[in-house]
Amino acid sequence: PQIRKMLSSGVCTSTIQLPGKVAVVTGANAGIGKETAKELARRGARVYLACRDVQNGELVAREIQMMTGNQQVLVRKLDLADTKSIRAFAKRFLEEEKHLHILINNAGVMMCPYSKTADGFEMHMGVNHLGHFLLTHLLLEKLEESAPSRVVNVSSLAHLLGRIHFHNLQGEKFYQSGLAYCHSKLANILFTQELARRLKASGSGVTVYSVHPGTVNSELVRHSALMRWIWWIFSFFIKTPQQGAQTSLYCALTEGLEVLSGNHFSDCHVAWVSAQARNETVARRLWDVSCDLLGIPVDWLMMAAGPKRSLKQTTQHTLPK
Ligand SMILES: NC(=O)C1=CN([C@@H]2O[C@H](COP(=O)(O)OP(=O)(O)OC[C@H]3O[C@@H](n4cnc5c(N)ncnc54)[C@H](OP(=O)(O)O)[C@@H]3O)[C@@H](O)[C@H]2O)C=CC1
Ligand SMILES: CC1=C(/C=C/C(C)=C/C=C/C(C)=C/C=O)C(C)(C)CCC1
Repeated sequence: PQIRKMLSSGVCTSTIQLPGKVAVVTGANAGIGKETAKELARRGARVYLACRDVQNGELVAREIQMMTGNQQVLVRKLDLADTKSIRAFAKRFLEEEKHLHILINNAGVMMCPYSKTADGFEMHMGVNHLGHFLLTHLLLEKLEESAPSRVVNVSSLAHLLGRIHFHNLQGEKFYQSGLAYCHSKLANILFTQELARRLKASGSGVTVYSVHPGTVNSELVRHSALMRWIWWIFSFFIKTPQQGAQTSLYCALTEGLEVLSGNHFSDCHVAWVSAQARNETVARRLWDVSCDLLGIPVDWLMMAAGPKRSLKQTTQHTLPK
């Protein structure tokens, strides 16, 4: 019980209710994302489940509606491994919603065999970092119009082993699936910090947080027999998805957290991050490279308050074939 308690601490104690608020949760059909979406729905928000498998998403939406009594749980197609899908999701969302108060960038893949997204990005970097980077870019104007609003990026303690190898960002020179995951989770934290810095400088009412949810019993380990085995052995000790959702909920809901924008959280507390994750030069360069790969202007944040950004895909990126 002591080990279990140690590994499963951190509870979001906010009692805030969310009628009239709008939230988007990526990867909301399973694991931590599903529990995060359920709790936001329970508090009365209109919640968009952004899922790559819409059929499965609809089943989860029905389940959440039944459990919470909130009918405003909607499913929208989002495949973070395809920038066309991300743009289509954003286009439809911007057309149908006036507000966005909470964006939870939760979806993730871990330890997949070497593979590439539709746009040629290495899968971990493409889905976990670049996909959410583009999604946030496309939704930022709506978040600003709805301020105070928040972005939560679900990262991991695994960022400790991560490095941003700019000469091998797509894993073409060398690739190890576990490390590729760690690199992408480091990118989540660097993105959070750089976004927070830019949002503060622009006087925006949008704040952003990165999160380690804990070690959680979920489908994340599906690609690794070893990890599935470890998870199975320790399944009694590790967090349930509901416990894993607590820190994301804490960052999305806790009043007065705005001053801590850019910080990393674990077990509902500010948490230490590696030296790599505090390197502003790397964060700035990763921002620029991400924009270049996605074909979006590096100063998109400054432009958010200005003329409407185009949702059309551009082709400036400089990926190796
Ligand atoms: N579990 C853990 O111990 C830890 C988890 N995390 C992080 O928590 C987050 C949630 O993971 P967890 O709930 O554990 O894992 P799950 O595998 O249970 O959930 C991951 C979710 O991401 C979705 N997803 C994967 N690829 C894509 C894609 N291309 N487009 C859209 N959605 C996609 C999955 O959809 P589908 O069901 O269709 O595959 C699923 O809904 C991840 O970011 C992970 O890195 C961090 C630290 C530890
Ligand atoms: C050895 C060991 C464990 C293994 C932990 C591992 C392997 C954690 C990996 C975390 C990851 C991959 C997070 C994802 O982002 C447990 C289960 C805590 C139980 C105590 C002993």
